[in-house]
Amino acid sequence: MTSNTTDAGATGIAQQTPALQTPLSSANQKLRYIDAETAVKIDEQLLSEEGGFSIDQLMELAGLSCAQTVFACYPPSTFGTVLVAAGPGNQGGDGLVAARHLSHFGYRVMLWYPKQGKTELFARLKKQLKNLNVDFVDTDEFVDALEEADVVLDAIFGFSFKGEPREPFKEPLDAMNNESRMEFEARRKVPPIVSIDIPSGWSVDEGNQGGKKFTPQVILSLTAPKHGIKSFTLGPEKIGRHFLGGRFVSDEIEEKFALALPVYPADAQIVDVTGFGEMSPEEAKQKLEEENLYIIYTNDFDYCNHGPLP
Ligand SMILES: NC(=O)C1=CN([C@@H]2O[C@H](COP(=O)(O)OP(=O)(O)OC[C@H]3O[C@@H](n4cnc5c(N)ncnc54)[C@H](O)[C@@H]3O)[C@@H](O)[C@H]2O)[C@@H](O)CC1
Ligand SMILES: [K+]
Repeated sequence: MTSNTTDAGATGIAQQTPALQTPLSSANQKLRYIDAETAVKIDEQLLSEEGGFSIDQLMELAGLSCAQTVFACYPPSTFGTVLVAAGPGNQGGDGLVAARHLSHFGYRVMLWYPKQGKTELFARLKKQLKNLNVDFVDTDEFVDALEEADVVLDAIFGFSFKGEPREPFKEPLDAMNNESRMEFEARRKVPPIVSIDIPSGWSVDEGNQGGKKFTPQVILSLTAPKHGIKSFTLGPEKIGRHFLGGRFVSDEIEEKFALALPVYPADAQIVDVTGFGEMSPEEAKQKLEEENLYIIYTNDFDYCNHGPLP
């Protein structure tokens, strides 16, 4: 196993953060942040008759963007073993889908999935992983798996998390937190963590209250970033990378919730939004109006809609 960490103890989280290029234009770029209630409403809209999606479709797209984020930051040539920690809800499902892709991408995959979701979708996703010979890790093996892993995908809790983590999640989450990780690192090494939507244990709206929970190196926000991650993306601790994924939002939903999403590279499931600032609802509405005008203008002249002509 290999890691890009240096000596124990002195290694700060920032040093493990993947050294990707910050997008050149990020200085003037902004993102809209949403609260947990809005995230639920968007999810419901996508899954409604109007939205037309099924949950497994959304999960497949979300899971693919999770796997692509891990691959972009911690490629298997250097970070050969990934531990996927999957929770009891739909975020756990994203983790299962990501685990499948990561196995195909060339990682050795360990999966900790202590509380299976109730529907047959979760049973099928689990079966697919058994068929790929993914290593299933029990809760009493979690700390060993953490030591063995080169990178961790935190797919435990998403936008429906509330309160303080209950068992069987509490102890493993404690093992991932920074203080334990310091002790842990003194013993061996600390794998970097990629969190989906919100670092597990952080309040979705308020963030890392009391600063007691672990801080990941990378966050992948699905659909739109949640208020709780602002200390990571906007605060003085801006130490990690931030990506956006979950490419399933129609123009109608984007406008209804004033999301004003950034432009994804044409065929990509993720976009690097590190360094982007926060956009107000008014700015978002204005941006959407300008974009609509731009599309009308370019259509009039029979230009393509992918950007200004040189
Ligand atoms: N529209 C989107 O953006 C999509 C989001 N998806 C994923 O779905 C997630 C939301 O899924 P869910 O609404 O199922 O919820 P979560 O996956 O956030 O978790 C809900 C589960 O956690 C449990 N839980 C909540 N608080 C707890 C606590 N304090 N201790 C222990 N257990 C606790 C609940 O009982 C429930 O089983 C998102 O964060 C995202 O990862 C995708 O799967 C599909 C599309
Ligand atoms: K998470």
